Amino acid sequence: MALYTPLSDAQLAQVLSRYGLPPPERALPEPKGSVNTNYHLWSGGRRWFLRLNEGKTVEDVAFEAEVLRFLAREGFPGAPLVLTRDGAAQTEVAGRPAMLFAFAEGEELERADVTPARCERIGAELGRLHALAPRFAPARPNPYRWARVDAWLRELGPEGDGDPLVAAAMPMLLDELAHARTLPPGPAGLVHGDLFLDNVLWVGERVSALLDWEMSCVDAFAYDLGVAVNAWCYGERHEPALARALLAGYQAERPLDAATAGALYAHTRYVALRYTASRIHAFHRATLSADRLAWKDWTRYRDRLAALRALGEPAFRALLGL
Ligand SMILES: Nc1ncnc2c1ncn2[C@@H]1O[C@H](COP(=O)(O)OP(=O)(O)OP(=O)(O)O)[C@@H](O)[C@H]1O
Ligand SMILES: N[C@@H](CCO)C(=O)O
Repeated sequence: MALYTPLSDAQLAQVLSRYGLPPPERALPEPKGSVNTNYHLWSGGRRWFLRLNEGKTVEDVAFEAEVLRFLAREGFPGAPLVLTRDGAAQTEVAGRPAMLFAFAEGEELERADVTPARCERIGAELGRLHALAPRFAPARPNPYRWARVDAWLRELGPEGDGDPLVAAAMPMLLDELAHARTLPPGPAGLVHGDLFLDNVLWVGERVSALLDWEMSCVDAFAYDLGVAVNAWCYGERHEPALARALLAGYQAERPLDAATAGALYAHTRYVALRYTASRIHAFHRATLSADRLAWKDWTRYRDRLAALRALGEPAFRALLGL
């Protein structure tokens, strides 16, 4: 688990009091996740989810809160943010900007349970989000653009920080970085930015909640689609049946414009590079011991990147039925 900031019973009770809630009957650090410190709390007969945002500014968290308020107004199933008794979206806990969420019902899918029908649902949620985006005014550029990836790779160096597996991947990553400096343009707006399996809860075939909007920002819709295609449509390779279903679900909610379709291959490649780099960087720069951190396997994204490079754009478009 990522438990960067352990909290005492007294600290937990103090946080909950700001929400008008009694001290927790039970508190459990969340066993998954790698970025933040998260607690499941039981208080006042209900279950809650407390997130201490690690390494983020008050402004970063304020943007996420704007996104969540917007989604709630639009009836979109985002994470159920709770406000303090004073109406604030965030509160400081142990020096971190913290947020409280109502516990959302539903289960994450295992990879083996990803079907075309479920990919179609995910595509539809993404299409709906992008169709709503023109009504969302606040702006935040994507913090995970080229310069960030460049900085991560520079920090690791050509020797991959002394890790032979990383060093072996580095020529491909640097070559990809050089190609990704300018991505094809396309319509942009509010994107989730991290739509992985572990950020979606399901009740049967229904999506009950899309969680973890901390990477949401304003970027090309092709970026968000690229995240989803890599996350949901790849088993041992990019699967045409899953990718086509995802695109069909998307198009049922928002027509896929020619510019987004034209930008999708480059963005999907960029996304594979970005997550390979972020996962390596997180692993090599971790400040926590292994028993307090959930590692994410960076080689899974290296493999996606290599597969996309080998495919080329025409075969990728054919795979998606574009
Ligand atoms: N409101 C909620 N209700 C129920 N479960 C939640 C809620 N918010 C988060 N979770 C669960 O907690 C897990 C970890 O949360 P989150 O994704 O925010 O952590 P993280 O540290 O940002 O990790 P990562 O981004 O690496 O997945 C999620 O995968 C989800 O299963
Ligand atoms: N979704 C990211 C973690 C940050 O949310 C990953 O799987 O690498």
